[in-house]
Parts: sequence; structure tokens; C-alpha cells
Amino acid sequence: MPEIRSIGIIGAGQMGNGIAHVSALAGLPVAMVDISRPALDKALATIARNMERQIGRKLITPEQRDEALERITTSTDLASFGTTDFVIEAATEKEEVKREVFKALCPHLKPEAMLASNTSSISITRLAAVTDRPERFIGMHFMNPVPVMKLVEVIRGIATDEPTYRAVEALARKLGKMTATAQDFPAFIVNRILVPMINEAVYALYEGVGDIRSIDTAMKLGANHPMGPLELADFIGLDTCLSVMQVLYDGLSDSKYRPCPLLVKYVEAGWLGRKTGKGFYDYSQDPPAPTR
Ligand SMILES: CC(=O)CC(=O)SCCNC(=O)CCNC(=O)[C@H](O)C(C)(C)COP(=O)(O)OP(=O)(O)OC[C@H]1O[C@@H](n2cnc3c(N)ncnc32)[C@H](O)[C@@H]1OP(=O)(O)O
Ligand SMILES: NC(=O)C1=CN([C@@H]2O[C@H](COP(=O)(O)OP(=O)(O)OC[C@H]3O[C@@H](n4cnc5c(N)ncnc54)[C@H](OP(=O)(O)O)[C@@H]3O)[C@@H](O)[C@H]2O)C=CC1
Repeated sequence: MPEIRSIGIIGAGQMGNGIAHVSALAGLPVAMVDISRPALDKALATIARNMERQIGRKLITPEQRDEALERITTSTDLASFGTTDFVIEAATEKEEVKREVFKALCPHLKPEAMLASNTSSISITRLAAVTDRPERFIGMHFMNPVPVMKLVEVIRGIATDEPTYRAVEALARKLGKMTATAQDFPAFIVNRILVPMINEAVYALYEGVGDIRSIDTAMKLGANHPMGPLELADFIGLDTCLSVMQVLYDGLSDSKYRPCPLLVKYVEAGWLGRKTGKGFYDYSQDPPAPTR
């Protein structure tokens, strides 16, 4: 089985920075690429802040933080993955974006390098098919926030070979995560169940069953969820939630996955949740205020 000794990450958003965080703390050199230099700088600042939080809770030492931060390099050029063993794509949840990323990436890789997508929903088999190495392509789906959540969902495409699967299982263990293996169906396991629940919560708001606070309080105190579904939608990103619903709706051809028109409207307004400062809550206020 090939051992993964270095990691490349494409996309420096909330997932990319989390994957860089846990990989660097586990001792792996990390190269992170994004199309935007400000996104890379923001990611480094977020990683430093989240590690500071871990120091405050005595989970890591300041020396571990300093060593980990030194292992992370950033660039806007895919050529920086020339010697990398394993590249994980964590760019925006749009199939055409991911296809373009993988097509542009392959010529820069060494022949034996393995590839993964952190996609929340898109077919691993279809993404693998645009690369020059579908047998060394896999789904490695981290959960948000990556430094805290224990699970990595591993998804095999139709062509994924056994050494790649075993190398990724071993990597997940090295990062301190547990794995659950899913077959390559739309949205896999976690989001097949979780995101329709969020969509249903948006329907409950749309139909006036409850207001934002009532819906979130009901699910937090009534079902012991750590966050209410609308708060969680803001945390994930409403654009990502909508993309997952569209993949389920298109992929399974069942009207029960119809994205709620209110979710569509929020995304069209650019109210994407915490990452844009406004979604079902307005984060410019403390505590965040409901937007309906
Ligand atoms: C869409 C997809 O494709 C798949 C997905 O990811 S779906 C989303 C899955 N994630 C969830 O469902 C998250 C649900 N929410 C939660 O579990 C919790 O609200 C939460 C863990 C995010 C925060 O918990 P909290 O108790 O409100 O916050 P807080 O007390 O500040 O933090 C709890 C712990 O998390 C740590 N933490 C929180 N956010 C962190 C971050 N971004 N980075 C590092 N550590 C973090 C804190 O240091 C703390 O650690 P300890 O308890 O070990 O000391
Ligand atoms: N949010 C979540 O809870 C989870 C998300 N995921 C998945 O992880 C992936 C990333 O999500 P998330 O981090 O939340 O999204 P974000 O929007 O936070 O980050 C995506 C990043 O990718 C960048 N990007 C876009 N196009 C390219 C490109 N061509 N090359 C390099 N970088 C690019 C974006 O730049 P710019 O902003 O300039 O467009 C942005 O910095 C998605 O596939 C998502 O479904 C998986 C698990 C949980």
C-alpha cells in the first residue's frame, strides 16, 4: 500500500483550511492552492486562530502550533503539487468547477500521485472520469468543523483501486479520524440524510409552521441536536446546501428532494450564511438576529 507523506489541498475555504489544519498537526507537509490570494491569507489566519483555541483548551502546545504552521505553504499555482503524494480538492460545490480543476491539475502531478474530492454530493465516478487516473481517485469527505468532527466518509468510485482505498483509510487514522464507507450514490450517507432535514426545516419556515428561532430551538432542545437546522445551514453555507439538494433532485429524480424556493431565494440574494455574514441569521449583530 502506498503511504501518503505529503498533502495538497485545492480551495482555501472553510473545509480547505480545516483539512490543512489537521494534516499539518499530524506532521504532514501541506501545500494549499486557491485561485484567490486573499482566500489563502484568510485561511492561514483562521488556522492560526483555531490552533490558538486548541492551545487555550490544552489540546496542543504552542510548539506544536508553530511546527504545524511552518509545514503549510500556499500558492495560486497548481504547479506547486509536482512532488505531492495526495491532492484533495475542496473547491466550491459545483461540478463544472471541480471538473475544470481536475483537468488543469493532472498535468502537474507525478504519475503515482493519488487524488480525492471532498465533495458533499457529486459523483466520484464522474469526477474521476475527467482525470488521467480514475483508479487512484476517491471521495474523502471531511465534516465541518474539521478539527472537531470525528468522521471522514470514504467513497469509492467505480474504478477506485484497493491500494488507494487502503492508503486513504490509513491517512484518515493518522489524522485522528474514524471512517464510514459509502457507495457512490448522490450525497453519499451523511448528506443524503442531513441536508433533506435542513431543506425540510426551510420548508417549515417557508410555510409558517414556525419562525427561525422556534425551529432551531425545537430541534436543539427537542431532538438534542448541537445546532438547530437553520443555524447549521448557515454554518455549512446555503450555497452548499442548495447544491446538495440539486444533486439529490437531479440524481434520484424524486420530487421529495425538491429544493425549498426560500433556500433558492437566500442563495440568489447572496445570503450564504456565516461566510458572507448573513443567512437565516445576521452575524453583524451579537447575538446573531433572525433575518425573517
Ligand atoms: C455539509 C457536509 O458536506 C458535511 C458536514 O460537514 S455537515 C456538518 C456537520 N457538523 C455538524 O453537524 C456540527 C454541529 N455543531 C456542533 O457539533 C457544535 O456546535 C460545534 C462543535 C461546531 C461547536 O460546539 P460548541 O460547544 O458550540 O462550541 P465550543 O464550546 O466553542 O467548541 C466545542 C469544541 O470544539 C472546538 N472547536 C469549535 N470550532 C472549532 C474550529 N473551527 N476549529 C477547531 N476547534 C473548534 C473547541 O475548541 C471545543 O473543543 P473541546 O470541547 O475539545 O475543548
Ligand atoms: N461547508 C461544509 O460544511 C462542507 C463542505 N464540504 C465540501 O467542501 C468543498 C468546499 O466547501 P467550503 O470550504 O464550505 O466552501 P467555501 O466556499 O468556504 O470555499 C471554497 C473555496 O474554493 C475556492 N475556489 C473556487 N474555485 C476554485 C478553483 N477553480 N481553484 C481553486 N480554488 C477555487 C473558492 O474561492 P472563491 O471564494 O474566490 O470562489 C473558496 O476559497 C465543497 O465541495 C463542499 O461541498 C464538505 C464537507 C462539509
